[in-house]
Amino acid sequence: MNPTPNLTPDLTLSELEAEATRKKAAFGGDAHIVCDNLVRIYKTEGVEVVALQGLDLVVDKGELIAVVGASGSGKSTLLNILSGLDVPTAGLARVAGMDLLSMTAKDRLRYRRSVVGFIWQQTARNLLPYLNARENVELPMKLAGRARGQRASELLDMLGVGDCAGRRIPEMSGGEQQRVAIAVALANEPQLILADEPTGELDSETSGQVFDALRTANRELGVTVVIVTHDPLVSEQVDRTVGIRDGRTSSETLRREGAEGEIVAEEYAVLDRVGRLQLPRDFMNALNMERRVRLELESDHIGVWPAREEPSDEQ
Ligand SMILES: Nc1ncnc2c1ncn2[C@@H]1O[C@H](COP(=O)(O)OP(=O)(O)OP(=O)(O)O)[C@@H](O)[C@H]1O
Repeated sequence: MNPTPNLTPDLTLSELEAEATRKKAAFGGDAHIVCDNLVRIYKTEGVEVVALQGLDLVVDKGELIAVVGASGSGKSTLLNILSGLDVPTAGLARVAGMDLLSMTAKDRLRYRRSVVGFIWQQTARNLLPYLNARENVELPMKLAGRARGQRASELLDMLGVGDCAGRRIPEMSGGEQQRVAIAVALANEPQLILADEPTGELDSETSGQVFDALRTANRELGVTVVIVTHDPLVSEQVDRTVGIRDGRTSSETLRREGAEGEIVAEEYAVLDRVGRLQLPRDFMNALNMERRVRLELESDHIGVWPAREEPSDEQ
């Protein structure tokens, strides 16, 4: 009888590594996106910038979420890692069961071509100006050697830009261009769409149309959608908004329909596995909380109090 692998004393190094990876993967279970203690350090001219410092994120298949945060908080760094363009310094990043740290170059190319689709803020980065909308959508299918058929027209129709099929990119409005960009991103049936400030260059009405198109893609095709944005209007239209601060997930706002059909939004602080949470800076400032706080366990909550003043002479 074969010995049980994890009891045998003479495991090879690669078996031990595989074992360690299996244990780590327990966080987030088989969620569609799992970032566990993700770290990204940039080194430029001897200076280190810690862009992500132990970020945790779990996104289920078919979710549509917004990622918000101040400039420099690490949103684009996260998106670049999830898109397979950048590799984290440490931690775990898994999308659709694929490990983004240990992926081979060949798998990375396949991942970028057919597992994930992206939409950037600048339309010039999404579309080729000398092709018309249909040709732009067909291009990724051609590169992947896929049959084209009616898919390009169907996607353009679904996103409300069917009438733009024969037009070149400069002959369309900014909102139409971004909706065509969504069709391009969907061309190879990706499981995940990543959008970096997709409405950043648009007015609020046009932004609404682009956002509706992302929602349609999410609902009709079941594709998971992650949108990085500064736009508070966008984050009001998703079920879950994840806030990033200083390279870590710090808050989550969940939206649900109330009993009267009204939208109820509740903001939560994110608690990590060892019990750390970030208090909102304005709460800390309001009560002059610095360095240390007092905690008190009550029957149904934990109280957080400013540290006591130095003991007075009275006692
Ligand atoms: N290639 C790089 N080299 C060095 N530092 C970088 C690099 N890219 C990002 N950074 C730094 O990492 C931190 C996070 O940057 P990131 O672009 O992810 O933030 P962001 O939240 O997307 O900001 P914004 O909303 O302004 O786009 C910042 O301090 C930034 O200066």
